[in-house]
Amino acid sequence: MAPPALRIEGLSAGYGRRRVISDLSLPAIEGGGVTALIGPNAAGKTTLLRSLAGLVPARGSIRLDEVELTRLSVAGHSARVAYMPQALPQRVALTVLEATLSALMSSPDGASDVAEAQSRALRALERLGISDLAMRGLDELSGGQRQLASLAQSIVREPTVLLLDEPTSALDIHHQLRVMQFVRELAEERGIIVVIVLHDIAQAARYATRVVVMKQGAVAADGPPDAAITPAMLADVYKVAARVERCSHGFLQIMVDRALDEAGVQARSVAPPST
Ligand SMILES: Nc1ncnc2c1ncn2[C@@H]1O[C@H](COP(=O)(O)OP(=O)(O)OP(=O)(O)O)[C@@H](O)[C@H]1O
Repeated sequence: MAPPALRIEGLSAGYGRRRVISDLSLPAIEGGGVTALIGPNAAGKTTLLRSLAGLVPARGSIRLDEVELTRLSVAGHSARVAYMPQALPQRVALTVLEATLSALMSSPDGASDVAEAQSRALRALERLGISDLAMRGLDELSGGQRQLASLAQSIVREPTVLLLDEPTSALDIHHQLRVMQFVRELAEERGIIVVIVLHDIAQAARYATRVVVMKQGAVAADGPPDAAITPAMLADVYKVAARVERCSHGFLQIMVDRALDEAGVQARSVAPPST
């Protein structure tokens, strides 16, 4: 069976009269890979992700195979799309297992019986390496633990489209790598579409199959990591002078030398220590 495909055409979205994204189109995002959405602050990454999740009013077309998502109800959306917001889950008096179960049971295609739901929820926690947190209250967890619990709530529903907004922002380096590796495996195993907002460009380079770079509500670059992440893009979009090189393990490394001012001229920077 062909993998699912998400097609975005002529998409405009914003808040009230404030238009953040104007007439944005992308070549199809196909299942089985991880698409990283990167770009500077306020570029519109979260707004794009939230429009794909049906949480921001949008004009234009977002099609998942033959289904036009902009015409679906909230329930229709949530049967197909899971969205993990940037904000950590509230410190509510639910255990991690209860919160994961409630995410599953509240989705229209949730498990048909309680035993199945419980085993799916436990499996999600296990895959994220947080089985030991199952009976702990969300109100007694650290920030990183709550972020992992939030990720469990999105993956437990086994959606066709998984949208993750900075899912590693509260995690230590070990858990960042584990989560990114897990997300990549999940996309490949289930053939689902994963779109993930990241600030860490090196993580995008290492784990994404495709990188979409946003600048001021538009697409500034789109392609495999080594085509999208270039010194010219980093200077233009992020206003930094940087080098992009492959390390001995074959991963792209981004070495940022200095910030540039708006005109692209070197801004003052700290000199490296003399040797
Ligand atoms: N609820 C809102 N109401 C009005 N304007 C908003 C709202 N949310 C975001 N914006 C504006 O939309 C623009 C894009 O914001 P968005 O959160 O999509 O950017 P982002 O690329 O995700 O940024 P960051 O990397 O800082 O999280 C910003 O100018 C922001 O001020």
